[in-house]
Amino acid sequence: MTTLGITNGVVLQPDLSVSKSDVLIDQSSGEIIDVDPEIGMSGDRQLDATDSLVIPGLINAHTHVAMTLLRGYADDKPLETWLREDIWPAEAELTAEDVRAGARLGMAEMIRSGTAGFADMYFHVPAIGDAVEAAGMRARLGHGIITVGKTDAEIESDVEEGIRVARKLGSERVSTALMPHSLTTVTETTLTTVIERAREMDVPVHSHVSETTAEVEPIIEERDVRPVEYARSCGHLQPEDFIAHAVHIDTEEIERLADTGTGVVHCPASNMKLASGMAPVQAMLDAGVTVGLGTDGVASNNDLDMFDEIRDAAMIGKLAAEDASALAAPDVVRMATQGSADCVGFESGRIESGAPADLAVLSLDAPHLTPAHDLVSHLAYAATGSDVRHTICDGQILMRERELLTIDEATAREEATKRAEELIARAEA
Ligand SMILES: CSC[C@H]1O[C@@H](n2cnc3c(O)ncnc32)[C@H](O)[C@@H]1O
Ligand SMILES: [Zn+2]
Repeated sequence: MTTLGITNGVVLQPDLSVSKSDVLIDQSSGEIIDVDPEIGMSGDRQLDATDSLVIPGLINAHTHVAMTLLRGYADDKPLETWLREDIWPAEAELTAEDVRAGARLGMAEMIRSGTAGFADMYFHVPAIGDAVEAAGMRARLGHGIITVGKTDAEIESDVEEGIRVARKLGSERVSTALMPHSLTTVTETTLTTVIERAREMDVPVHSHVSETTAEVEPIIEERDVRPVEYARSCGHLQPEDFIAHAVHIDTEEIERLADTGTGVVHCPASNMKLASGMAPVQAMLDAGVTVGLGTDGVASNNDLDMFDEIRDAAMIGKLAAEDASALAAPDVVRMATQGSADCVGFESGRIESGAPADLAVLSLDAPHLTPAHDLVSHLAYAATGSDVRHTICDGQILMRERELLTIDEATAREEATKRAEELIARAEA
C-alpha cells in the first residue's frame, strides 16, 4: 500500500462544514483512508494544502466532452436551429481520432478546473474511453442514440453501437450507460427497445428531457401527456437513470421525478446561452429530487469550468424562483459534488473514509478570496477553476501545482486546433 497525505489544509466535510484536517489516501486502492488533523504527515508522500481548501473533485454530470472542437464555431442561436444548421453537419464529419483529440483537450480543461469525474454522451465512444483511461479521470460514457433522419437499418446499427459500447467499456474508473439522445429525436419504438436493453444489462439510461418548449409541445400534441409521463411510459425514470435539463416541467412532473428517484442534471449556462429557459431547480430540491450539475457541451457554454456552473446555478436559480434565498451557496456546492455523484452513480462527491479519493485543492491565497468569512460562499460565488492547485482522481495526482501530469497540454491543444480546423473545412466544403 502506498499512501498520500494531503496536509495543512482545511477540508470541506460531507455536511459542508469546513474544518482544519489532513486527508490520508491509499493510492493502491484509490480510497480515502482517513480525514483527521495531522494524520497526513504519516503518508508515504505528501501534497501540500497550506492556505488551501480541499474539496471533493467536482463532477460534471452532463457533457459532450469532445465538443471542445466546436468551441466558438456556432453561437447565438436557439437549440434546434443550432443543432440542425451548424452542429450536426459538423459532427457528421467527425472521426474517432477527432473525438479522441477533443476529449483529451476537454479533460485537460476539466482537470485544470478541479473536475475529477464526468458523464458523457457522444459518438466514437471507445476513443473517449481510451482517452479517459490515459487521463486518469472517472467517467460514465455512452453512445448517443438518435433516430432523426435515419433509415431502419441505420437506426438498428446505432442501437447496436450503443449496446456494444456499453458492453465493451467498463473498468475501475470508466462505467457506461445507454443514452437515447432525447424524447423527440428518438422514436418511441427505439426508445422503448433501448430502455429494455438497459434493464437487461443493468446499466442506467441517460437522455435529454424537456430542454426547450419545442421539445415539450409535440409530445403533448401527439400523445396528450407531458414528457415526464411519456418517458416513464417508455420504461425510463428508474432510480439509476438521470436526465439532463428538465427545464420545462410542471409540479406533477417534479413529483414524479422525486418519487421515481430519477436524477436531474441542471445545465444553467447552456440553458441561458441557448435561451432554453429557467429550470425550476428550487422546486425540485424542495420536492426531494436528486439534482446534479453539468456544463453540457462546450459549444453551448463555452467552457468546462464547473465553478462557472455553480455560480450560474445560484444566479439563475434565484431569478427563476424570484427569491434571493433560493439556490443558496450550500445548495449549489452540494449539487456539483454529492448531487452530481448521486445522479451519475459515482461513490465520490464526499470526503470521508472509504470514499473514492477524488479531490481538488483550491488555493485561498488570492485577493478575490479575501477575507474568508465563509468558504462555502467563496466556492459558490467567488472561486474560479484557475484557483485549483491540485486535482486527484482515484488516489492519483492528475494536476500538481497547476501542472498536468497525465496529459501533455501543449500537444493536446495543438492536436485539437489542427483537427478542429480540418473538421470545419470538411463540413463546409
Ligand atoms: C447523439 S450524441 C449527443 C448529441 O447531443 C448534441 N447536443 C449538444 N448539446 C445539446 C443540447 O443542449 N441539447 C441537445 N443535444 C445537444 C450533440 O451535439 C450531439 O449531437
Ligand atoms: Zn447535452
